[in-house]
Amino acid sequence: MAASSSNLVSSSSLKRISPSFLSWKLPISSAFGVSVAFPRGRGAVPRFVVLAMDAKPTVLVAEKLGEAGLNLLKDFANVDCSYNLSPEELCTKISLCDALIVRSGTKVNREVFESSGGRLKVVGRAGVGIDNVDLAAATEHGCLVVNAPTANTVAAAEHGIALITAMARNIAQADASVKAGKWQRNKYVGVSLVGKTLAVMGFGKVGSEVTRRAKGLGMHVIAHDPYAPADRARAIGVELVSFDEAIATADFISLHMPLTPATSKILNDETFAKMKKGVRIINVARGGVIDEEALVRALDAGIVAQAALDVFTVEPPPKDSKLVQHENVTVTPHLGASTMEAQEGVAIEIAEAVVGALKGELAATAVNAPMVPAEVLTELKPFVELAEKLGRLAVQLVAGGSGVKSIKVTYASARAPDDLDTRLLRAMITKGLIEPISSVFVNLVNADFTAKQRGLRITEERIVLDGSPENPLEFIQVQIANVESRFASAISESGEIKVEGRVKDGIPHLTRVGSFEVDVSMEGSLILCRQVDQPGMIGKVGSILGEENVNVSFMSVGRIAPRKQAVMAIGVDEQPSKECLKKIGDISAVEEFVFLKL
Ligand SMILES: NC(=O)C1=CN([C@@H]2O[C@H](COP(=O)(O)OP(=O)(O)OC[C@H]3O[C@@H](n4cnc5c(N)ncnc54)[C@H](O)[C@@H]3O)[C@@H](O)[C@H]2O)C=CC1
Ligand SMILES: O=C(O)C(=O)COP(=O)(O)O
Repeated sequence: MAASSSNLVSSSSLKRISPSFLSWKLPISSAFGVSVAFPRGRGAVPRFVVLAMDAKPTVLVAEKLGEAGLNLLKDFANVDCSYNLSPEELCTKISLCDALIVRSGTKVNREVFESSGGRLKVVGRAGVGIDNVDLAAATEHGCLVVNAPTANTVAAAEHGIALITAMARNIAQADASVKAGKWQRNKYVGVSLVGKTLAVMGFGKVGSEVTRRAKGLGMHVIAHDPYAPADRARAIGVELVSFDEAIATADFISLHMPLTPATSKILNDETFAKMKKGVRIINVARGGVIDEEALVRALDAGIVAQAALDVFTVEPPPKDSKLVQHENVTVTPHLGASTMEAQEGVAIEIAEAVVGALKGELAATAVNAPMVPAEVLTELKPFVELAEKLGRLAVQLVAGGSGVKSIKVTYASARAPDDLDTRLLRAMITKGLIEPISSVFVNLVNADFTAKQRGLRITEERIVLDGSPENPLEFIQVQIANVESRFASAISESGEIKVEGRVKDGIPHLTRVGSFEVDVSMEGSLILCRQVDQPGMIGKVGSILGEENVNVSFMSVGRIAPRKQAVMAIGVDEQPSKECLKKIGDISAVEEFVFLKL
């Protein structure tokens, strides 16, 4: 048996982990009850579904979306297409909406989430860049953010190539000149692309497609991307180089990275100074990756010969923008994704993601939640239920005023630690721990954040057991340290509240309370009693409950030794009255008891 331990509650654990799936528990409105449900049948994927959803959800579409996507949305939800809303109007409307769909023109900031009053559960970004959505605020509000990352890739790449060629041959300027009645053939002599070096900055989806096309134009392409896999670059026949090498050797620099704190103004006075004189810049990514004032200076100084820009720090840019008006600058109004084909594709991609998320299905394009593969979810299904119930049980055992701070979760499994994904289990334990003692709704999106915010330190420990790794987990143990318990017997020898559970025949079972081994299925509610082990106790408690018409679903007794201390766990379908519980407490052999809702 080997154990490893780590503190897993960190903001980084909320980041995207793999391009897989996300499932989560989703309330359409706080008024509706929710529950985890799992479809039957082989290969069926568990979902977190909305129960008692007696009204259609409402989706606010705040920017123009393709018809096919709108139709998909309308089949499932009330769709409110309100374009050009002011920030105030958006904040007013949002409290009536379960989902919001935007493109790049709407700022989905903290105020929007705060104004939603907890109803907004999905934000769909009909496109790639999510820099206009406050992801931290979304996560804090338990709101899933999904995007449509693939359908506009080719459109953006084609626009990048269009800008490179248009810029190199002065197409826009020459067009305007001819339309103004001029014929300036000498003024608009361009530069050739063949044999020139193009630095693709950001070798992701768009960057790769730009590379393929630029190679077809005979350009020598190098790429800079600190996170791109070298084998993908090799497969496309491109060399990955450092930032400095890329900007120092390129004749053309094309930007294809997301706008993040690390890429903000990545092209600035200092970096322009390192470029080849006469370099040409293309930006189809985000305006904010260039310091626009520095670009004007670089253009004026002749360091940058030309720039072609589809995106701007502020959109639309001010009318008198020196950059936009610069004669060596070609501009388009954020048209990268604007082809008929891309917009239809994006609309379908985002509509499917939003409807899926509203139904509680797996979201393949979740941006602000860890994603768990569907097959992992299927396998972990009963353990997910067990995890939540153990959390729920453990926190109810804490005596009032104790202040829960430190929780240790132990997963015992014959699987190697890398083969067991515990993020979902941790989220469900967190949910179980927090929901009974607060009004906060916890889901996979906000579990780690909520725990951190409430000062809960959740550490996870893995016990690697010998034996067959077929079963993902043998048992889960939840311990709460430094607290008093309402049920002293729940405190283990080492001083923590301890509960442990296993899955038996697909049903979660409580198998340990403190130092006492029990064996009860975790359904309905539970009465835990400590008594002096003696004959007739089960009968006495059973008949008190029977008199009150409380149905007992199971009973189990765990004892230290015959005729010594024993803990009796009694599962009940109905909640016993106070009087009934008092009668149980009054049995002379009963030393303490507690009623817990599972
Ligand atoms: N103008 C428009 O209409 C459109 C703009 N875009 C924008 O294009 C950009 C790229 O989109 P995709 O290729 O789909 O995204 P992607 O996520 O596939 O690729 C982005 C790449 O940038 C890399 N990257 C991150 N930080 C970097 C850094 N500091 N230096 C260099 N590379 C870095 C990442 O590793 C990743 O490979 C995004 O900003 C997106 O918003 C995308 C579609 C349309
Ligand atoms: O997908 C992206 O990142 C884009 O920039 C496209 O923006 P849009 O949807 O056209 O406002």
